[in-house]
Amino acid sequence: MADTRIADIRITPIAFYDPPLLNNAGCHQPFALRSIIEVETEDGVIGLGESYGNSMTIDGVRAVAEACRGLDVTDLNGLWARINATLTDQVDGYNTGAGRLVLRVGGAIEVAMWDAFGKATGRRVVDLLGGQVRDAVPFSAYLFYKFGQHQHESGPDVWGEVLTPEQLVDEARRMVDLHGFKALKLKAGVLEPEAEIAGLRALRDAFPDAPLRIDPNGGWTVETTLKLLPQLDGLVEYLEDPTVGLEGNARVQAATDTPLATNMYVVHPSHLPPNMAQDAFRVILSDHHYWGGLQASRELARVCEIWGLGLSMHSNSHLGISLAAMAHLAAATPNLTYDCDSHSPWQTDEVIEGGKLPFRGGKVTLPEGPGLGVTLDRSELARLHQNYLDCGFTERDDATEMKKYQPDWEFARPKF
Ligand SMILES: O=C([O-])C(=O)C[C@H](O)[C@@H](O)C(=O)[O-]
Ligand SMILES: [Mg+2]
Repeated sequence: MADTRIADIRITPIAFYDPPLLNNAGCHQPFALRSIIEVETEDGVIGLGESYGNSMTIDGVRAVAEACRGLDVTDLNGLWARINATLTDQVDGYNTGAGRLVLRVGGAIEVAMWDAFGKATGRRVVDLLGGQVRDAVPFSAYLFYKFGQHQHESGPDVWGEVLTPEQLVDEARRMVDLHGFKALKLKAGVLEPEAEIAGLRALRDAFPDAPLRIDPNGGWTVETTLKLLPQLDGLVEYLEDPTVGLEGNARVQAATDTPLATNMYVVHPSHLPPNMAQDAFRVILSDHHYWGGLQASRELARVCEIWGLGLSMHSNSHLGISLAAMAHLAAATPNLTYDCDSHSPWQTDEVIEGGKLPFRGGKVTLPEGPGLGVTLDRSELARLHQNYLDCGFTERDDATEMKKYQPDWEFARPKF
């Protein structure tokens, strides 16, 4: 029988090229930070995970790695016991200010444990998670306003500047032509709300049948959102995090039949009961990277099913190990009610062999082979790790990046 006890856990920080995408927090830096996790068994099988590249996550995984030595890769209860004994449940403030370090660190290692077990036993992760319920996983086109180029670049990237409705439609057209996406998500909270609604309307005219979504990342006040509702009702399939907090969003949800969705204010099991009590969000955008991995995300899906909540998937900038994990999880989740988000089309670098997993007709087919079905391209890992060492920063900071373009720009949430 295979010896699936953990012999070693390694984490390698990486940085990959990212275009100047805009959001309520500012502008994406020229590199997105990420980390690659390897869980090696006593038999030398290596399971892969991918997670955040901020220092708290990297330090957290390193801190628990030693404690997990000797644990069987199937022993998820043992993993959580060891992590809880090693880390305090700190709020790390990364991205949404609500992520809990324990769940991030556990999630990062847990995915690699599933992959290692699958590779050691010849089983796919989707089968270990309960079985495949869909042939391929549907994703949405993730549309961003953006600058044409980073400050140090001599010319625009292939997407060019996107700040007007016409440019937004061109971006969407290119995304759809390249990848076949059906649903279109607009990252908002960047321009004046009326300008963003004009962008949505232009998308509706250009893509009459596409399900639309808009995500201001809490960038609108309750009052602004209430005023915009008559324009949004019937236009979007859901309204994502329009304003700040459970209470504010509950006031909006009370005024509309359009479901509100979140990846910002229900990001931990403890947020679910108050969300139900206040009827703030009716769609949860799950994310195994901060919910504590694949098993926890399956449990979250079950909770959503029991309580009649819709379910989809959130994404940060990521590479192929994360996309494979997202696809296995979604393929094993019966009640996925909306197409998932993915930043993958914005990324030109890759860390898995064979290049990026393709979207066909907007869907990802699970890669063949045991575990997650992906293997690490070690020369790319080395190159992207060197990027991390050379890029000059170790934390994501969209606000500072934005100020390079607009020195008087200030972060505010809500802003409009
Ligand atoms: O709210 C969301 O969907 C996200 O947080 C996704 C990403 O973080 C996105 O906003 C970004 O990277 O600019
Ligand atoms: Mg969101």
